[in-house]
Amino acid sequence: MNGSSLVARGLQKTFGATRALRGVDLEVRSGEIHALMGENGAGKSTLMSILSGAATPDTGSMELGGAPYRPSGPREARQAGVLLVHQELSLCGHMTVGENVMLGIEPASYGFLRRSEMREKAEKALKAVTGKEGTISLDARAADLSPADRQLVEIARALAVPGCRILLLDEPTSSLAAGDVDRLFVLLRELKQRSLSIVYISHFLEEILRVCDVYTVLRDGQVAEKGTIAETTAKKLVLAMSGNASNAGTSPVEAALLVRSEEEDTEKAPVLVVENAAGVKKPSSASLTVHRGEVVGIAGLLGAGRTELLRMIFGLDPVAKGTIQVASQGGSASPAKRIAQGVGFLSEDRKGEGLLLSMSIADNLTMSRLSGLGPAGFVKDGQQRDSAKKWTDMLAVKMRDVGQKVRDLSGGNQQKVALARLLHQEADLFLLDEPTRGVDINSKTQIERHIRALAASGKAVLVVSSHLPDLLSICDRIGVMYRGRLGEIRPASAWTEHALLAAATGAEGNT
Ligand SMILES: Nc1ncnc2c1ncn2[C@@H]1O[C@H](COP(=O)(O)OP(=O)(O)OP(=O)(O)O)[C@@H](O)[C@H]1O
Repeated sequence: MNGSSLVARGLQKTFGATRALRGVDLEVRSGEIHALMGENGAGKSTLMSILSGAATPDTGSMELGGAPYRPSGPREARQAGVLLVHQELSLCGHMTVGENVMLGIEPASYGFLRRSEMREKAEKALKAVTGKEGTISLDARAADLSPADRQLVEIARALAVPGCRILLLDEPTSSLAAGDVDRLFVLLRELKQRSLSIVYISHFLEEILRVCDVYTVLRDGQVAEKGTIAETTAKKLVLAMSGNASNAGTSPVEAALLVRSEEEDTEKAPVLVVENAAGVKKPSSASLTVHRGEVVGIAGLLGAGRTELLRMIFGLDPVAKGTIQVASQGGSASPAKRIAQGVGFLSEDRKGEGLLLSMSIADNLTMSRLSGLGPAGFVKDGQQRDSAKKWTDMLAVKMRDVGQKVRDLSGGNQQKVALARLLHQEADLFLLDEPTRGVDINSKTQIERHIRALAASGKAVLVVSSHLPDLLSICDRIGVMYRGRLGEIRPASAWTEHALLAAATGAEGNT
């Protein structure tokens, strides 16, 4: 058995009234891939921040290789060999791959960069990640790389740090396509052979079962369970995370939606009609119709133009060619006009376009539809809070109360607030870009059920997702985008995961 590499004992961390960690122990051994699991808000990122020196615990202690470890900041943690690879990638887009890999550890003498040594070291780190030289050019601009390559460069950057021994990966596959996930896993296994320790956060159970050796489950800031992957199952892990099996049944709001659907006439009118539409760059060609009562899914690799298609429909990007009709109205549209037409948009960039982080959950949630919350021009605090509470309860947002600032929520809970806001808006057409990204498995099932319930109540939903099983389970019809072009929309039953992937990678004639 390998020795312990990083040990944490009794870590506690409080943010105001929130006890994010309540006495957490963690033991990571050399040469193991250690899954850190838990529902949104369980404390995973807080623990990673402490391990990587970005935050200090209120109480508790840590040891690295048997010696006390108390990093005063990320720089000290890096020097000690503990490196965090963030979920949201942090490469400098205008710099080259080589410059990014060596950022902060450039070799220099008398204030001058030793350029050839710098290149050599960057090349070595990249080779360790990609398996062979030249797969990713040292001179490429980081901004021009695919998301998968950016992720690999980010890991190369960690490995280039002298003495790197603990790699902390926070949802490393959330922006990767299936083939790239395989490539990452090959790398992780190689790193493990070289006695590196890897702490791996992911909400994808299948990935954890495939690549990890041991696991620690956090629940409400405490260790709920730990053990070896070989001795557990997906079901047991889900139970450990949630603490109960309360994921069955229909929520009251879903039930209301379902009842309403029975009263609606069953005529399926088109809500969105896109004909041969193209944007300035992407998409290059897209045609689709979404009817009342149906969920249409768009698959495709990152960069294929899926997000651009949704943005164009919502009026955020111009239509260069073709037509887009919402509720039988054509012509050009701004987001304000689309909202007035009953369109709701969930952006994949929840921080940039979605949420106002410095405002409260209640304000964020109700800002898109304040009517009905008080007399004209006034918003009644109580009604606003009640309305917000209804949605946050339904999506199980982990928070102190609806007055809490969105900034202080965990990533997955912010995503839930963005979605709750859209549900509150009561749109007729929902455009959802990666609605379950970063969301824990129980909440994901819940959100998928809500999406189905929306359709059952007569709403129209267009959803983009990188996770093919999700698309297959919630959509009535699915189309695949490949290099800017949207292929034929077929019934979900006509697709398999394999066929979707083949179309997304151009392996099948994507007609
Ligand atoms: N800076 C902060 N200020 C206030 N509360 C915070 C802060 N950071 C985290 N929290 C709270 O601490 C708790 C744990 O959050 P953390 O981000 O560690 O969860 P997580 O397990 O990483 O969740 P996710 O899966 O959604 O990323 C949450 O209740 C969160 O709201």
